[in-house]
Order: sequence, then structure tokens, then C-alpha cells
Amino acid sequence: MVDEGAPAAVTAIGDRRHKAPAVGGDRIDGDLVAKEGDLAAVAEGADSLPKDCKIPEVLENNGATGEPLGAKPSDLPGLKCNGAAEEGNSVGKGCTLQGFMTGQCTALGLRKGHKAVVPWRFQIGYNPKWAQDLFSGNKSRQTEEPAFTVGDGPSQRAPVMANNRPPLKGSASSGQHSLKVQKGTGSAPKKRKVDQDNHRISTVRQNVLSKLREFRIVYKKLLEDDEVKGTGRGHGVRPDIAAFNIFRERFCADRDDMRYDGSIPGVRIGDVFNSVMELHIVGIHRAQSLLVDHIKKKDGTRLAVSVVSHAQPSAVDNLNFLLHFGSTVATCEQKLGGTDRALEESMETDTPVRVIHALVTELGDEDRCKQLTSYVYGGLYLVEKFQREKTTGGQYVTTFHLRRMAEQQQIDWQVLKTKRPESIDGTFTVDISGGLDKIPISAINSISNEYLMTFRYISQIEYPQEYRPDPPSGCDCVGGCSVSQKCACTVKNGGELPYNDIGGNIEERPLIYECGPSCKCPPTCRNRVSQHGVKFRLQVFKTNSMGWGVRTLDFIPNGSFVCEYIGEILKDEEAQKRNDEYLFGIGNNYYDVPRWKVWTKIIPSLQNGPSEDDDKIVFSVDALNQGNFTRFINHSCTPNLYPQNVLHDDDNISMPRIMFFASEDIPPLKELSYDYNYEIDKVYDFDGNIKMKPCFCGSIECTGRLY
Ligand SMILES: C[S@@+](CC[C@H](N)C(=O)[O-])C[C@H]1O[C@@H](n2cnc3c(N)ncnc32)[C@H](O)[C@@H]1O
Repeated sequence: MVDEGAPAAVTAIGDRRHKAPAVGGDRIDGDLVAKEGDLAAVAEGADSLPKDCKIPEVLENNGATGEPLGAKPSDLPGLKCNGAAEEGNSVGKGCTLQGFMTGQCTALGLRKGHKAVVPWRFQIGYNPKWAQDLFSGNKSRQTEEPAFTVGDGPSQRAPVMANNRPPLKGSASSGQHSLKVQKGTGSAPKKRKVDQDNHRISTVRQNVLSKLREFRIVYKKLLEDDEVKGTGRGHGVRPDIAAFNIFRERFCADRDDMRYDGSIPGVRIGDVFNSVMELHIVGIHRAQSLLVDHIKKKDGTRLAVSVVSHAQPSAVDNLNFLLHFGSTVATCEQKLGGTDRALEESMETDTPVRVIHALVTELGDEDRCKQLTSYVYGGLYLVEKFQREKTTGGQYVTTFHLRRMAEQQQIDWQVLKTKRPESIDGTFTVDISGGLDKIPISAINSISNEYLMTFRYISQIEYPQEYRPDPPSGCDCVGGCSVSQKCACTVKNGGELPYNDIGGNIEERPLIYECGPSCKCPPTCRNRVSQHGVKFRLQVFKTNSMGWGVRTLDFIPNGSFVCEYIGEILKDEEAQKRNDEYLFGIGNNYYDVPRWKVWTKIIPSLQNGPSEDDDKIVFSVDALNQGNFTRFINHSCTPNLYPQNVLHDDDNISMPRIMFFASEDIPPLKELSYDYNYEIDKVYDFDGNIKMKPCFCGSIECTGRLY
């Protein structure tokens, strides 16, 4: 299409859609040309409006998608690495979600034929042996453990804190975490700083790459099986836009606080992108429908931060200079507006502008020619000047002259022309809960083509067959519960309501009684926090070393309810027989944690102490064959979740529900974890041999072993 308003003297060297016809001026011949206007097809609902410019802190380290620093098999001499949980698990690729729901698919995750017995006693209330010693007066651990010493090599680890909760991170001088630099290692801090910087740079880069990969997997998935229509979200929306929408919704891509000028951490000159959506996702150009992206400064003025240039390699001899055509106006004196004004502001403030080259490749023959556009990040440019040119139509177009900043990596057109989109391995499932959870739980594997192992997804706990929950008597607090001796539930909780006004668990305790079905209080009662289900966007993802894991896409404030460990409740006997990796022992730890002593004195149901009854039935929750996404939450030595015993629809303290709460503020994209609390050297195989499994949690306080 010919643009009537473009300057007549410029040769047509841009993208076809933005072809500039000849105009009457001779100073600008032969230069790279970009033209303000439509950028590819306009994304539906695309937001081209500038957002406030903020330099994000989060970008540096929000990406918990990067693997933790954790133990590698080689760090643990003598331990045979069999860490990945998925080992031996078949891929449920051919299995539809329907199969998950109906249980028709075989439970391929079962470790049939495996001789080794895996431990199953996850226990609530982190209480490792050394901590018991500490509380019982035996402080040997504290004195024996050397302080964490810089440069001691991987086998030397920081001592685990004598507390259930991880200590404040970064408080290097506090208590046992004091950092000591050894004599004769005067250069250590400098080297450490360099190492830290390198680590940070590579983490940021990895985050960008994994974000991009994940987007491509979602896009590929949508193209492959037309899930767009299947889920009803398609209806004519282009797959790349549909993928972008899903990504925005499920992968917290909508971080407009990350719009800023200059180079984008983790994006390198020469990086190739397949669509404008990808430019948006990595943050180098967020105005999907415009060639110029801009931000709004606090004073209301706009600053251009990136330009997409459609000049083609065939017409380019020098990448150091670029012409951008702005809008067309009626008179030469007319003031600059919109993105033209933003470019002018960038010129006046010497603000670097990112340039992205759009490369068009023609595929196929003359009859069935298809154009493929890819985008290459070309580096930072400065706007040198702009001028008005008269067009053949008698109007005026503004041309901006951009010059590439010095000392940047050069890019080679010839090489770029040959680049093709990488082929992507990976799998994506839109919602593994199949609608059973209120918020969809997606699953992504950006490492291999393996799908999640199959299991039957359930969102409610399955009681043993003959067992009927014993609904507790309720309170009479019609208007909602409060701290009052009149509220029966407050009394059951020892005279306190466990949750604060904003629904946070005030403190981890042996047991919480929430209001239940017989209570007269409304569903909004503040003592019903964990029964309303998941409220944060969570996602199952494939980790590098721990099999599948779960991460949050939202910020989770400390104390918030996150999710429930759902599965079948089994009697001890059956659990022993199954002995799988998804068993969670319940109802027998109320008296195990010394600091809970105060609670066992005031919570009426715990006042009689542990049951002496030898025949007492012990239960476990097993999520191997049926369960929810919490079965994928991995162990960490510095966890961000803790399991809390809760009762609400049943009064049986042998069968509490296991509710996970946040033990710290958890940023988006961070993997969720809790402490499995295995006793080291207390896990045996069928032959009575001690079993060992290395821990890959990556925490600096990692003990090195899961069990
Ligand atoms: C309940 S499953 C967790 C989900 C599991 N990652 C999966 O893919 O199904 C427990 C298993 O995950 C693996 N795992 C969990 N946390 C780990 C850790 N910190 N280090 C090594 N492996 C871990 C172990 O194989 C463990 O037996």
C-alpha cells in the first residue's frame, strides 16, 4: 500500500506495508527508514498507551525460574544421585485431561517395580533432631557446627538455624550466619563481588530466555491443537495474540512497571524475536501496535524508548544511521504530537532509544508467497535531529535521524538474514485442574517434551471409604466471629482467633479450628480462611533438578493461606504398603514441636496430651494416584510455606487437613517449597538399608540431603 503522505524523494526501502514512495528532497536518500503507524497487525486490545516510567527492582531477581544454587550430585560424594522425582515416570502425553478427571488413564507416575522404598513421613511442624536437642538443653549442634566460612568449598555449609523458620536472609552478621573471611584470602570479597555480579547477570539473562521459551511453548501449543477454540477463548483471535493473552494471565507477563528506557537487562544485541508479542514479553518494545514505544514521565511528558525499523537488509549499507518517518501533518509549522513529540523529548534529553530491526523473509513461490517477519534487537541509538519534508500530496512528514551509540557490539546483516526461529521443545497445559480449582492451574515444561505424569485431579480430600466426617458443633456468631468467650470456635482455639483482619495466619500452631458447616457465622467470617480455596495464580513447572515443582505468579504476602495438600486419606497400614513419594503423615505431631507447648496447654482438645493408646490409628494423605497440584511442591531447607493442621468439617484430630501458609513474602515466579522434615538416616529400603537422596533445593542453608 502506498502512503500518500510519505516524502516523495525517499526510495521505497521499508517493509511493504510501510513502503515510502518518492518525495522531493535529496538529503535522506538511501538511509534506513522506519515509518510511524501500524506495526504488524494491531493486537486486539493492545495497550499502546504509555505507562509511568519506573525502574523495576524486581527484574533483577524476581525470576525464581532460574535454578537454585543447590547441591549437585558431584557435591555429595558417596551419594548416588537419583534426585529427579520424575525418573521412571512415564509421560502422560497421550492422556487427555479427560483421562485425568475420570481416572481412565493409568497412573503412570507409580514406581512400579522399583525395589527401593521411598520415605513417606512428611511431618508437619519442622522439628529436626538437632533442634529437639537444642530445645531439650543439648546445645551441641550449636557449638559443634562451624560458622559459615567463605571459600570453604561446597561441602562446607551454613548451619541450619535452630528455628522452624528461615532466618532473615542477608543478615550476614547475625548469630550463626556471621561471614568470616579466612586469613590470607584478602581478595575474596572482590572475587565474591565479581562472582555475584556474574551470577546475577546470568540469572537475569536466563530469566529472559526462559520467559521467551515459555511464551513460545504456549504459542506452539495453541497452534498445535487449536486449544484456543477448545477453551472458548479464541473466536478469531490470532494465535500469537491468544498466546500473549494467556501468557499475560498465567505468567505474570503484564509487568508494565518494567517499561523503561535504555538497554533491558538480559536482552542482548542480535537477539532474534518471532513477533511483536515477544518484544513485549521481554520488555524491549511494548507498544504492540506502534513503531515507537514511549513512557510517560512524572511531569506528564512522553519519552520515546524504542523504535521498530522496517528497513530491509537489501537496502541497508550502514546500520549506524537510521531514519524514522513520523506522522504526516498539514502545515510545516504544526506542533509535534504523540510519539513524534516523544522522540523529540528523547532528543532533547539525550535519552537512548532501543532500535529493533524488523526483517521480512519471503517464503514459498510466486503463487503462494508467505512473508515471515522476525525482529532483531539492534542496540541503542540517539535521536540526532528531526526535520519536516514536503510530500507529493502537499503535506509534511517529520523525519527523525537516529545514530547508533558507540562502543556497542556490531551486528551483521548477512548473518541475521540467515537466522531462523529455533525449534522449541516443551509442553504446556492450560489448566491441569480441568476447572476444578477456582483459579486455573497451568503446567509448563520448557526443558523437554515431557507432559505431567498422569493422576486423577481432585480438589477435595478423599476420606477412607467407610469413614464419615464427624461435623463439629458450631458457634452461634450470626454476624461473624470475634475474640469472645461466647464464640465456641474461639474457645476451641484456646481463646484466640488464629487469623488477623486481613486473613493472615498470625502464628503457626499445632491446630486451628476454623468455623464449619454447623456454625451460624457467614461465609465471610474471618475464621474460615483456608476453606475458600486457592486465591493466588500458581503454576506447575518443570525444574532442572527436582522434577516438577510449583511456583507462584502472584505476590503472596507472609501469613497468607496458599493451598491444601489434597489426596486420599489412608490408614497407616495401607500407607506403609504404598510407600510412595506423595505421602504426607498427618495428625500425630501436635506435641512434637517444643515451642507449641504453650498451645497444647490452652487448646482444649490437646490438653490431655498425646494418646497413650497403642491401637491409635495413624493416617496419611496420599497424592500419588489422586490429588491436586500441591503434590508437586518440592522440599527446601529454607522453605517459604509451612503446613498447618486445620479442622473445619470434621472434629477428628487424627485427621486434620493440611493447609499451607506463606512463611514469608513470596515474590512472583518464586518456587513454592516446604520442609519435608525427613529424619536423615532414618529412611530405609525394604532390605533395611539406609536410603539417601541428595537435596537440590539450592538454599545456602541446604543440609545436602533430602533423606
Ligand atoms: C512430593 S514429590 C514433589 C514433586 C516432584 N518433584 C515431582 O516431580 O513429582 C517429592 C519428590 O520430589 C523430589 N524432590 C522434592 N524436593 C526435592 C529436593 N529439595 N531435592 C531433590 N529432590 C526433591 C524427590 O524426588 C521427592 O521424592
